[in-house]
Amino acid sequence: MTTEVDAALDRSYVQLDKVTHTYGRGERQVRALDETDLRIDKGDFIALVGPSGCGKSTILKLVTGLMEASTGYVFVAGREVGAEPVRVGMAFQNPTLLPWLNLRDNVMLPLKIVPPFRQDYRAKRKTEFRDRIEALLTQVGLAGFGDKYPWQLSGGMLQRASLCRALIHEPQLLMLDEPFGALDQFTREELWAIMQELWMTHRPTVLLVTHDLKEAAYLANRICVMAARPGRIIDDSVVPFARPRTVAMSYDPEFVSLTQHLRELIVSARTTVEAQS
Ligand SMILES: Nc1ncnc2c1ncn2[C@@H]1O[C@H](COP(=O)(O)OP(=O)(O)OP(=O)(O)O)[C@@H](O)[C@H]1O
Repeated sequence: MTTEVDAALDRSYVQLDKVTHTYGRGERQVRALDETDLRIDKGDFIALVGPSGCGKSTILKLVTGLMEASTGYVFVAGREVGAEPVRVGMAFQNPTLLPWLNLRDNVMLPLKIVPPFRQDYRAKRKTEFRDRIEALLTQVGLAGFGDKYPWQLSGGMLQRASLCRALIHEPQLLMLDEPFGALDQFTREELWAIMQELWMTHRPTVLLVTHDLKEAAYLANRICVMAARPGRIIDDSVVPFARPRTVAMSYDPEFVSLTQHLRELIVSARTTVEAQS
């Protein structure tokens, strides 16, 4: 590794260095990610946007170590992914709570599974963990719902619980793959406010994949626009708006012009792909 890379690692919490990923072999090969560099500072909030199939989820999988890069290097906290477990929290479009557990026990799951909490959970810290869960449930507006089962709750409530579960073990990295995609607009906007508050209080490093440009501009500090065939980052913009952001701000001219700019980039990337095929 060069000194240049070492210096960059001092600053970046997540770093993709000339990373590519190809699925399959031979004629069935799909070049999901062309040579990609990406740096994310500790505690930053990055959104990945782009057309379907441009490699957004592939980047999430590479950063969490669910998959290995075909070429290049992925570093988290200064170490190559896979060298040492990194505490990651995840939330997806489907909240995937276990139906036979109540909300509190669903949120508690990572504490029972992820080391070093697993040992502490068995030994002595059950009460402390319970307090932490109640505090998180309160922060997302679910105080008093700990005893309810998933089937007793709305989609928005389930997604709030899923955010609590993603954060309960104080992850260094939070990966969000379209977590609000299945919610109606009003519930989604409520969840943006909750997500923003959770990020501002816990400050995990967040990588959010979304198709919703307004959501990206509301939540993220930086937005990376991707194009497909092959997947690559074509734009990396800083979001300059002060926090806490509000839905009302999304009607401000600068906010609208940012989302329009992102939209134009994506439309033009899609048009190029269609012209090639
Ligand atoms: N397991 C797999 N095997 C083969 N090809 C795959 C696999 N997973 C993804 N791909 C392909 O790799 C490319 C990138 O996929 P990826 O899921 O990362 O895109 P995405 O931007 O997250 O898409 P979407 O927005 O639709 O979720 C796509 O062309 C996809 O079809």
